[in-house]
Amino acid sequence: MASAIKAASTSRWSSSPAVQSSPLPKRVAMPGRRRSVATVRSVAAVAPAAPAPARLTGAGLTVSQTMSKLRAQGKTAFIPYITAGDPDLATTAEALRLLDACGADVIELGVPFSDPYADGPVIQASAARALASGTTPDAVLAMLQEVTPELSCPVVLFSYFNPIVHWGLPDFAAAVKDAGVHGLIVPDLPYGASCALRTEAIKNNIELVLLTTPSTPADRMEEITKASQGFVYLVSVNGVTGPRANVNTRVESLIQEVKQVTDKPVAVGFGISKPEHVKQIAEWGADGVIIGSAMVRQLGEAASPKEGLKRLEKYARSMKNALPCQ
Ligand SMILES: O=P(O)(O)OC[C@@H](O)[C@@H](O)c1c[nH]c2ccccc12
Repeated sequence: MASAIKAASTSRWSSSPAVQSSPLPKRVAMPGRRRSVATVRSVAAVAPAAPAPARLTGAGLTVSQTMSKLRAQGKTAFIPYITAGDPDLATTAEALRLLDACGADVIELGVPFSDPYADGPVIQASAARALASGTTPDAVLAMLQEVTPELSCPVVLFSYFNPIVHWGLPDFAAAVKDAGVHGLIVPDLPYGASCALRTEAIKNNIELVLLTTPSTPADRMEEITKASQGFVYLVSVNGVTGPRANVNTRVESLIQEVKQVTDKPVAVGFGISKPEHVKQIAEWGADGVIIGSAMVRQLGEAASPKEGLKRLEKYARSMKNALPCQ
């Protein structure tokens, strides 16, 4: 089972041949290309008017600027992930404001996709709930356009490649920029096939964050670190996303291996769910910790969006406070 996950994971999105030459999965969450004003209005209508934001747009810092600032302060970035539209986009808008207020340094926001094959059961279920509530990529971007001006931290949009291909790379990158997003993570886009999207991203000042895994060969890892922007995403284990009891002890040496070939910040993700995990990873010298499934669970397991937001706040604060020098 574990090795099947490892095989699927590594061949599909760590060092696989160009994804663009392989057939696209059949089930696709179809993005509409035109942003509907109605969608923007309905999000604004359901989401209560935001309280005057305490910290305004982080002086519009990019992801790499944010990471350098934190490094200069000796801090480790706190990077929560949530799925857009779970349970609905109005709640996501509130969750973004809340995570920002809880001290998120960068927020990773996932566009729900019907075939999230790098994700474990928690994020799979979350994507299914988001799709069931009618979330589309352009509704996500319309919501972000409203909310990003209120945030002090940059948002990195997470999407599988298929919806981006359907949207069209140049239009997608331009729409992402219009939404006030600073970065992009596309987990199933192998480095070798990332050039076209990176070109469009650069044109729009979007930083494309690339991933390296424990099974990425050393020479490939070096190329990935050279091309990655914002930070290098170090996947802590081979497999899918989801909380794990302990952090893979190899992470300490993996962080060092990446740092030997690059000065860029390294953020570790996959399986991190407890305060002791983030402490440990910070001690090992990571520049950031990414927490996904455990965040998503706070919203997903709650009886109502209101309760979910409360749980999310409590949990996010506990993880942020576990980091040294906060
Ligand atoms: O859920 P975890 O195990 O905390 O992992 C981070 C993660 O959720 C986020 O970065 C992510 C969500 N889906 C992904 C798919 C591939 C790579 C990364 C991700």
